[in-house]
Amino acid sequence: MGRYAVLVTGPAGSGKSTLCSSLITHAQAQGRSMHLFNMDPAAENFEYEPSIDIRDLISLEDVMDEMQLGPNGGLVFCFEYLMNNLDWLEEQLNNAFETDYLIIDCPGQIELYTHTSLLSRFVNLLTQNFNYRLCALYLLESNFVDDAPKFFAGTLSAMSTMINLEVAQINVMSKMDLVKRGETGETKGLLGRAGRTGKDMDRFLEPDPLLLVGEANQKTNPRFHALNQAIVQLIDDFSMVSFMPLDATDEESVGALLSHVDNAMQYGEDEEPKEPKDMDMGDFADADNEV
Ligand SMILES: Nc1nc2c(ncn2[C@@H]2O[C@H](COP(=O)(O)OP(=O)(O)OP(=O)(O)O)[C@@H](O)[C@H]2O)c(=O)[nH]1
Repeated sequence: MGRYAVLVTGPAGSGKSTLCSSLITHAQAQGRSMHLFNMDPAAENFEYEPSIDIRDLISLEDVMDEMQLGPNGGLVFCFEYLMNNLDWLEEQLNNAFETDYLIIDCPGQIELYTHTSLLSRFVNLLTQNFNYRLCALYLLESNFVDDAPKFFAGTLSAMSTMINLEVAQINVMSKMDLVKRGETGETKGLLGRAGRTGKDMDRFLEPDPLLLVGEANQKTNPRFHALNQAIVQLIDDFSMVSFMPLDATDEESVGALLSHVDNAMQYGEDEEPKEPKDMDMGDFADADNEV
């Protein structure tokens, strides 16, 4: 068996940690073993104890205190520190060698995936030096469909992450149970408030450019209509963004996502086990940070 890693990314509060736990619970029920890798130096509580934890190397609180940095600068510092301490990472990954399947819970500051090369360097390290097959998940909350311009912004951030990381990526629309509640009217969920129904959601899961641009134009100054058109065209031309619906509280929904992830990484397809390559620390530690 090879080694597999799922990178769980997305904006703050999009449901990353909840999904990580749900995936592990689901896998365990199937007799599979998955291990949590916490990449968030500011994380507090986890349902499952992480097998690898960046907080064992560095904590955001210490960095902010000692380096006089704010939370975002501190986070970037923590990632640079990780990439400059690859012997620690190598030891952790080698200790976890028998675990084979890692679920990596990333911080919610999307600048890490879209504006810096830190996460893409980490991805290269896993795939090239440690022979992991990797799949990224990008979570966007269902409340991003409250209006079309907001949805465009979320979609472009998903796209930008996809381009930056250059690995198989599944975009996920999380918290879909809130949509269902809106539909039945039982609860004033986020989508209830926005008046969306399950049917309305289809056009956001598989964006239809014409419908979306019409809605965006209604809400934006005519000066920006050409820009709306250009953005929608971009999303459409590259056919790069569609979303898989997820309700992390529903086992069937989590199972369907896990099947997609397994397929994307060709999980379980036999291959010779590979030993990790000798690491050339210089490749990664000395790279420019482009922050
Ligand atoms: N209704 C509903 N709530 C969810 C779902 N997934 C997560 N949540 C809730 O959303 C909130 C944020 O979830 P987290 O899993 O902590 O989100 P996160 O992306 O890890 O957050 P950060 O680590 O701060 O970036 C919590 O209150 C969760 O209980 C879901 O599928 N449905």
